[in-house]
Amino acid sequence: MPASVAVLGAGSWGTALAVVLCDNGHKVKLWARREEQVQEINEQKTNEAYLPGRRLPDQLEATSSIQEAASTADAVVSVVPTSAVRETMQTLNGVVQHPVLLIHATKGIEPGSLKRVSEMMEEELEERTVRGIAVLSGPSHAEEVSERQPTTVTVSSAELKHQEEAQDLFMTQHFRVYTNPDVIGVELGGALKNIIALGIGMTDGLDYGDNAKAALMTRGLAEITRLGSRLGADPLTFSGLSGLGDLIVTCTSEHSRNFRCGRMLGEGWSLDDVLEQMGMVVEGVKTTKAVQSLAASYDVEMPITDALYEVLFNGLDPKEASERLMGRVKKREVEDLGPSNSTQ
Ligand SMILES: NC(=O)C1=CN([C@@H]2O[C@H](COP(=O)(O)OP(=O)(O)OC[C@H]3O[C@@H](n4cnc5c(N)ncnc54)[C@H](OP(=O)(O)O)[C@@H]3O)[C@@H](O)[C@H]2O)C=CC1
Ligand SMILES: O=C(CO)COP(=O)(O)O
Repeated sequence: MPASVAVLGAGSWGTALAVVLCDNGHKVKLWARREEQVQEINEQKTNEAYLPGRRLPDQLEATSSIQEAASTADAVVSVVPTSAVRETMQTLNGVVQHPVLLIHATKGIEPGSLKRVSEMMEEELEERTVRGIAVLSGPSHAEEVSERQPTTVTVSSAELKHQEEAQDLFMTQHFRVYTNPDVIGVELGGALKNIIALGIGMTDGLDYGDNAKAALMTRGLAEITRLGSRLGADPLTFSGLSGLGDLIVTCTSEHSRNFRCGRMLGEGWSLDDVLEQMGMVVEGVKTTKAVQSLAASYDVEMPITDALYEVLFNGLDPKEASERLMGRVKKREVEDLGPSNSTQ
């Protein structure tokens, strides 16, 4: 049944998800914070800064008023960067007239609090604002979704009825949606793969070959699974779309901002210069900081994350970071992921 849906955040991903929702016949209002962008979307049906060359659906309406977008919505899709989640949720509290299903598609961990996005949302949202929180995640570059190329994702929520509601909202012939009850695993997989994509980009910038990429992807997945299991995720989730699937797409695609950021760092650019040049959010940078602290506080070994932390925040040369990883003490490949997790 068509629903009234507000999409918060008109960057690449918010706009691409708005296209999917329009294709499904929903009444979609896309909230952008800049009036000139709203005018461009409404009058020219383009969003050139974030999805160059794409024609947006005629029925897509943008607004710079979050009140207009969300006050009477049945569902709200939040696609702002991690750094903007708390203030956006606080604003949402003041505008919705009846409790909404909130589906977020943000991939990050908050430095400082070390919280996942749904945890930040739970802290900020009032009971009268939401009836359920879900996450949508998986291998899905906005550039391809907006061209209606075949894409698969996962939605997760504590309650099955909210998983299924989110699945029904988004499922189209081009955009296939699976459900998974493991919110922790789905959120961690989406956030942590960005760290590994930064590392793989660096190997590309250093002119290393495919062996190094496969090594980082595989051992990256091992350390993501190690931390995730410790934090209560189902280890199997990490071999699904929101884990391995998203790791593959982010680590191998020219569309990925995290991959491209890592490659420029490998080529010798400074982090500040790279971020200025990108002009889009690169979530993996702050997530590396958060996850390095998270792993330390849970005493979980994450050597790739540690090495990237040193490159990003302490000036370690990427080549030396690679040498440090290769020179670590001998290990067994397969480890026990149970509570008394040993990595020896
Ligand atoms: N791009 C993709 O393919 C995918 C992205 N994601 C995730 O989606 C999230 C958003 O990424 P994406 O759309 O790609 O990012 P972009 O860099 O393309 O766009 C960021 C958007 O967020 C807006 N924004 C920034 N700060 C604030 C703020 N304080 N309040 C409100 N809006 C703000 C920007 O507005 P303005 O233009 O005014 O600065 C812009 O519309 C990230 O967590 C990302 O990891 C997930 C899957 C796929
Ligand atoms: O999450 C993504 C694809 O699933 C997008 O990754 P980037 O943020 O690196 O572009």
